[in-house]
Amino acid sequence: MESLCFTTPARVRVSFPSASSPKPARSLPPAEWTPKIPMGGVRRSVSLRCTRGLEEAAALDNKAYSLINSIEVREWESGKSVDDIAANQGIRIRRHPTKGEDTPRNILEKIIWDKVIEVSELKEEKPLTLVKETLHNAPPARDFVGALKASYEKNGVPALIAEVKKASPSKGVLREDFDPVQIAKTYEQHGAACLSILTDGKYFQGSFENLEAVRNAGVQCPLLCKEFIIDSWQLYYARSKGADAVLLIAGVLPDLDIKLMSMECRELGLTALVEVHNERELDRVLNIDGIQLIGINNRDLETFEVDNSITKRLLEGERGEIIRGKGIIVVGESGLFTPHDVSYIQNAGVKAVLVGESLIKQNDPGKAIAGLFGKEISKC
Ligand SMILES: O=P(O)(O)OC[C@@H](O)[C@@H](O)c1c[nH]c2ccccc12
Repeated sequence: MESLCFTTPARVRVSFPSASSPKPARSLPPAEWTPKIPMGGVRRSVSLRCTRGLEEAAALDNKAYSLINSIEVREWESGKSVDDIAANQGIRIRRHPTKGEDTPRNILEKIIWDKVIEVSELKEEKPLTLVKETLHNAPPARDFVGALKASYEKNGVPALIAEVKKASPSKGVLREDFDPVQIAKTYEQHGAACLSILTDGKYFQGSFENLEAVRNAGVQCPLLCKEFIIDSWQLYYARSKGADAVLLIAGVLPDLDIKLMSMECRELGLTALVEVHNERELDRVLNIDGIQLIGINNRDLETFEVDNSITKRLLEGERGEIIRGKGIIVVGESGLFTPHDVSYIQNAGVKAVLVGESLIKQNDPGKAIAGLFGKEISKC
């Protein structure tokens, strides 16, 4: 059995991992096979197991390829690594340690390095084909954006995405007696439009079991799977566990990843919440077609500093106009504690807010919602 992997469309590397002394990889000229993007694979380091040779591998092409344009293909053909491409787009977070710089530059980078390893192990355990087989058992995806719009229209204040989060790297444990289902239910009862469920275990003490438990407990609110996504396998996994939306972080993912992943989300019925933190990231995202939901994180994930004026700054002027013109819903994220905070970012133009800490730390996080908005809100 050959194992075939490619790093750029122009070069195909064939290796023989099963042989005791592996034969050297050989390069095939592009004319022999132009690799295309296998759905759900990691594009730049895909390993395809072929039992019947190159033709079968080539047959793994799918419609994702036909939807990306030649500019992006050229990007690949330049032979740059994912980190090079990312750096060109102003992304400072690397996927892997690099030569000469093998300690993470900040906590987000550390999280991403760990996540890359975690996901590769999970994928070994549960390859994409197996995950896909479980998709039909998942409850049908709910309309995340629809729920936000309806709540905003009904309440006249930004729709609430209430976050079920036990701990964070910046604040440590936020709540000792953490019962995700109970918290989700009280959030829903008190008017949350959607819920965000942390699934990262190592840094946020979350889990996919929590996500599944909330989904199976009869909660109606659409659910955002709050995860650090670096591989489209995670999209399928999240959907198979009952997620209705996922987070794509522009500070981590290059444009092509955001394009492809948001496309895959659409095919899966998932809503992509694309998170930005500065003008450059917002401009990149505004250049991508089909994005419906943008989150502006007031917290810098590299330093943990929170500054609500970031939302205001990013929505001012031309950018705000483009967003309104495209009908994109903006979510104000992080560091919201008071009705003043909420009205400040509502005036800046957000129609939804993502709130964790200020609610989860209260005795009854659901009851705390009225305190955050200065009035009771209700679900539609
Ligand atoms: O607890 P806060 O400050 O209300 O923040 C919630 C949410 O915005 C925050 O958890 C968050 C926003 N983007 C993220 C990305 C990863 C992990 C966490 C987050």
